[in-house]
Amino acid sequence: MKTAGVILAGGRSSRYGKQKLFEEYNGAPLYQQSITAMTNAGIPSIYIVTNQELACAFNHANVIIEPNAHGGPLSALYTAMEELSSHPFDWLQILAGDLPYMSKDIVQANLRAANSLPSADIILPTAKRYQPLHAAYHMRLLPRLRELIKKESSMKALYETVNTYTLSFSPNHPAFININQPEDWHLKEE
Ligand SMILES: Nc1nc2c(ncn2[C@@H]2O[C@H](COP(=O)(O)OP(=O)(O)OP(=O)(O)O)[C@@H](O)[C@H]2O)c(=O)[nH]1
Repeated sequence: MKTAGVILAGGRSSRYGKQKLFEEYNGAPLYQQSITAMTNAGIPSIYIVTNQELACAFNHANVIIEPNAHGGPLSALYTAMEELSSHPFDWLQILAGDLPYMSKDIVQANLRAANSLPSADIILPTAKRYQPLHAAYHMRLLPRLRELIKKESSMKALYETVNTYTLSFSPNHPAFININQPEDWHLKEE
């Protein structure tokens, strides 16, 4: 089973007031936390999916550029899956790029589940609510994604209509804290 990592890194950051992905945390830009979590979980091939305007600001070898900027997470997943469909990957592990406390355990649990559930299309972590931006998506979803993109659908429309397996995590797991606005840096209880 071969998995590629895909970091969603083409949002507007309108609530943050400037591009949050490049804010420094732990001596590196914020998006780097998600790359490190994937690497520590043993995923060797990691791609950043973003738009033309931001692309050259990432210090990363593999960048996929969306033809249409700001189409949202489903559109970004579709772009990455289309682009990587000629590669020998079975699964794409997605992560948002705004997760300061992201850790390898979530990714490892997803990979274990994907390995042991041959009929699963999506491994969807749950912590308080469904977490589609921490989920793993099987490459066989590409035709379904093509259909949904034509209808401008959401992630929900995808995970509710395919074979989705949910994985439960503690509601307070810090890996699920994302930064939406500057005040969110105080969300983690020390
Ligand atoms: N590639 C890509 N990533 C996206 C897109 N929309 C959101 N993301 C990423 O998904 C993650 C969560 O994004 P949000 O915080 O929901 O949206 P945002 O646009 O970054 O921020 P707001 O404008 O405040 O909603 C972040 O890592 C974003 O960079 C998109 O259209 N394309």
